[in-house]
Amino acid sequence: MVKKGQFFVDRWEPPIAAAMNDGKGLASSSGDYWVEQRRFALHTLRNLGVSRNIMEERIMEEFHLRFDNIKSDDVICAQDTFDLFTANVINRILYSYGFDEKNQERYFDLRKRMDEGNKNFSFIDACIPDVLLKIPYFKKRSEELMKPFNEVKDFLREQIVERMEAIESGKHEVDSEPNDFVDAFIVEMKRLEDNNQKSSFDLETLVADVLDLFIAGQDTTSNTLAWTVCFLMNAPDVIAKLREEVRSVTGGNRDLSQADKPNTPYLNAVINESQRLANIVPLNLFRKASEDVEVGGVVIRKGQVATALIGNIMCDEKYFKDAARFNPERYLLGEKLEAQTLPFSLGKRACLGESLARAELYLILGNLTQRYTLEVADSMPVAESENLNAFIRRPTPYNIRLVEIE
Ligand code: HEM
Repeated sequence: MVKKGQFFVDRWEPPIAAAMNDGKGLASSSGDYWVEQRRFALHTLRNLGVSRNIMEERIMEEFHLRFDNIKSDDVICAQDTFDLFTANVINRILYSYGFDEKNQERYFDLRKRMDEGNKNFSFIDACIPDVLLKIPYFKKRSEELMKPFNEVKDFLREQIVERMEAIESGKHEVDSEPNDFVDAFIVEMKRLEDNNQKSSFDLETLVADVLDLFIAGQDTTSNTLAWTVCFLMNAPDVIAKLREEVRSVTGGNRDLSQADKPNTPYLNAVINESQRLANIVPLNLFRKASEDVEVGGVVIRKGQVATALIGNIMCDEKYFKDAARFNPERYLLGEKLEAQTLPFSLGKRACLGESLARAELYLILGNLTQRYTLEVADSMPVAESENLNAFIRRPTPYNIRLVEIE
């Protein structure tokens, strides 16, 4: 499939989810519409600082906000902490604000319902064909499953409409270099309209793009962080080695920065191994063949659905001996296992947020372990997924205490 990637650029969405974005946005769309939106999103994320120091500053600002005031006897829900962290990083990119004491409750309420949705949405639901969705039982199930995501969409739309009205009335000024994704999109939409240019830029597309970035930009990274901390707590020798490496690079008196990456091979190995074992999107997202194409002796007809199972690739015993074991050292043996470690998938359709996610994982995990010991709060976290059938693997919730190292 990789060698014939040009025939698998179009997206297929399970009918149950298709109505939500109606083929719009970044993750559900295909064809010229998708090319235009993906190019715009990548360009805008770059302008807003992703892949540059500006994003590192924002991530570290959020890190300090989240962790500086934690006391050693505070019991913290790991998943909630990482959820709020990643939500704030992406929300600042989209709307220029983060969730704080004033609006945190609204966020956690939405989060809880999205988690329920993710937990209940299984591979079987993805296989329900269009015709069955008209039958009352499946219709009801589909409405229940999609309800939390539609609520999130309404929440995001409300803020977009408010922003448009504020721009219209002069209450909100857009800088020549927009400060967030929503402003950048509105500026581009207006420019194209003024030039009478036909394009994919409209309100529904903006809402769908923001929904994709808001959802894809959170769970994925926060689940990976929660899995990694869970693996680390079960492997104290790995934490000790990791901390020693990070402290030797920073001298223990400054934050770790992405510029340090070439000097932290062990941390890089821990992240690779955690992403491999966490395997958070095992089925990948689905693609659709644009022509009849033969893969491994099987002909996939035009329009048929295909996916490269990331989960299988990352636990192939041919490359990863004793694949179920957390063993970062395997990446340090010169076997170039990074090439088989594909949490973000591959090709033109690969994850759009890879740079941002990599920056968050590196900075949080490096700085967290350099500064704190990770202590068991009630019981040792168990490295098991909350729901074996879910599309996104989320670890069973656990609490920790973070004790600052003097
Ligand atoms: C550890 C974190 C993450 C992982 C493991 C991950 C993984 C993935 C995977 C496997 C896909 C499907 C690619 C394919 O179809 O081949 C994907 C798509 C996508 N991801 Fe991520 N992702 C992560 C973080 C993020 C972040 C932070 C963002 C937002 C900034 C993001 C935005 C997207 C979008 C918009 C798509 C759809 C791209 C398209 O269809 O063109 N992801 N991601």
